[in-house]
Amino acid sequence: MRPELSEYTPIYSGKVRELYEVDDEHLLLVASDRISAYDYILDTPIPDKGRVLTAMSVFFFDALGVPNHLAGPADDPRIPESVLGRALITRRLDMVPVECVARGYLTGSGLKEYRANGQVCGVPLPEGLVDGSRIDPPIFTPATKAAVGDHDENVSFERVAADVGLDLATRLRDLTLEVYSSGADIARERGIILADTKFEFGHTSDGDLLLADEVLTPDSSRYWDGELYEPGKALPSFDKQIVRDWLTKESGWSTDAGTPPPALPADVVERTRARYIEAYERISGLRFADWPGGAA
Ligand SMILES: Nc1ncnc(-c2cnn(Cc3cccc(F)c3)c2)c1Cl
Repeated sequence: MRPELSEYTPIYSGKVRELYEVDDEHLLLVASDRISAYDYILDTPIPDKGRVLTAMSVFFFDALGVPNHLAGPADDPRIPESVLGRALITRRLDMVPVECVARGYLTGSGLKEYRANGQVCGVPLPEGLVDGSRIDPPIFTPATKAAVGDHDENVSFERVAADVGLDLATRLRDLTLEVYSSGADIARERGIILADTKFEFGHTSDGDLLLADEVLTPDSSRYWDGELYEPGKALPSFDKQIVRDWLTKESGWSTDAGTPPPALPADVVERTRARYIEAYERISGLRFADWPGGAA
């Protein structure tokens, strides 16, 4: 008999995820079906998004072989029925307050910084790069966690070293680049480009540094369709572009409307759900139908 979610104490609610306390040593990390676009949480959920992204994290945690915070399987008996398949039991860690970002392609806030001063987070890049240019080898471009509703602030490695010490900053950088490169190689072999990603790490009470949070999901990474890539061409989001295009090209809404986006039509929801499942099945080689928590 599984416990009810109401038996666990909620300790954090993010835009699309929640965190609960299971006991002194363990948390329940829950991924919702909510989707965000243009910094709004849309009114319309994408059925199974939470389960797919949870399955992706578990695949990568297993594939990457890096010590991590998982403390049980996807069907752990401590996981309530209502969130089965989109929740994980994790060890409670002392989180390192650094957003550990790796970039293998230049776009987004990195591109903006590069255009302003030829570098990203203090890392100088070659001249002449454009949106979508490959950055090889990938670079570590950390950020400080922003307050709710704000964007993270890109900072230099030196600032991270000042905040957490040079040894830990060096370990964070090395681990971030190693895990990103391994994950990006796995995805690229299956036709999906992980342009960049954001990791979080935490310490156990014994002082071990573990990879935490979610890993290499479409919410923590930019997913591009590798078949569309040309050098220097930024690509639409593999998972979110259907929603973005409908919102900005068909719904009559615009990002400067100052009003929340409208509800999504059923076909946009279903096509987006299919994109998440496609990304998972292509990268993992597994069937999403085999993942826990599906319709009975
Ligand atoms: N193993 C851990 N130990 C302690 N804290 C965390 C932790 C804190 N914050 N976050 C981000 C987050 C993850 C999911 C749902 C949210 F609402 C927020 C993760 C973790 Cl993963």
